[in-house]
Amino acid sequence: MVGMLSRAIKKCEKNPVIAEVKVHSPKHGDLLRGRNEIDILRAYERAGAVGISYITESKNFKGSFEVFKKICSSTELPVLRKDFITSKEDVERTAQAGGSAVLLIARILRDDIPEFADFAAEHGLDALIEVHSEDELEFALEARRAMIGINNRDIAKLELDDGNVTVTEKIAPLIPDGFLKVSESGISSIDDLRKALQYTNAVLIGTAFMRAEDPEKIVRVFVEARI
Ligand SMILES: O=P(O)(O)OC[C@@H](O)[C@@H](O)c1c[nH]c2ccccc12
Repeated sequence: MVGMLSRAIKKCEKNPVIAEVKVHSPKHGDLLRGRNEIDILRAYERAGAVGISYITESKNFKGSFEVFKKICSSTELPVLRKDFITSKEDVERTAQAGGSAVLLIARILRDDIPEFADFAAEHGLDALIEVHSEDELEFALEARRAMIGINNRDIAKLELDDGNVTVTEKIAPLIPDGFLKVSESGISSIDDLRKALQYTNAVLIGTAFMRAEDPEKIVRVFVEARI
């Protein structure tokens, strides 16, 4: 394993939950509701999240690279940068900003996945290679060392689908043990959590935590749940 995020997941003794600071989504609109990203980060830290995810894409998710840098400099937890990365410069900027991991979307990078994953590793970053289908998995499995994120939603639909953990149930068994597996998106209950962690090493949750009255409380419930 390369970066801080994969190491943190492997040594995590509770449910490894990557908590996403998600300020806006095409489906639910404003998720920040006047709060400050750093306050959400602190709630996630106090609740025991294994890592933090932040979307820097601005058009559909209202993210910003400046906020990503601020989050990275404000926490000891590993931070994953989520965006529709298409250039190595963007991978390098992620490392320079203090990020620990970068999302590489198999559907976008396709045959370039192994090269981008190696480039990320050379910069000390974990690559979370995201797939939503079996044929996308073919590209991800060409990468020698990486984490594979199974997106339960179809990112091409910009999350307007609900997504559910059946995508994880279908795809995870096709991934060899050498890869760390993360189930992402559409996880909103302990039942979803239990199902996802039967097949993967960690989960990544954003909307359910951002919509909750008390993010610290709900994240702690997911982290501590006996499943
Ligand atoms: O809000 P959810 O359903 O818990 O999903 C979080 C995260 O997986 C989702 O935001 C995401 C997964 N892959 C992405 C790629 C770009 C933007 C966002 C994403």
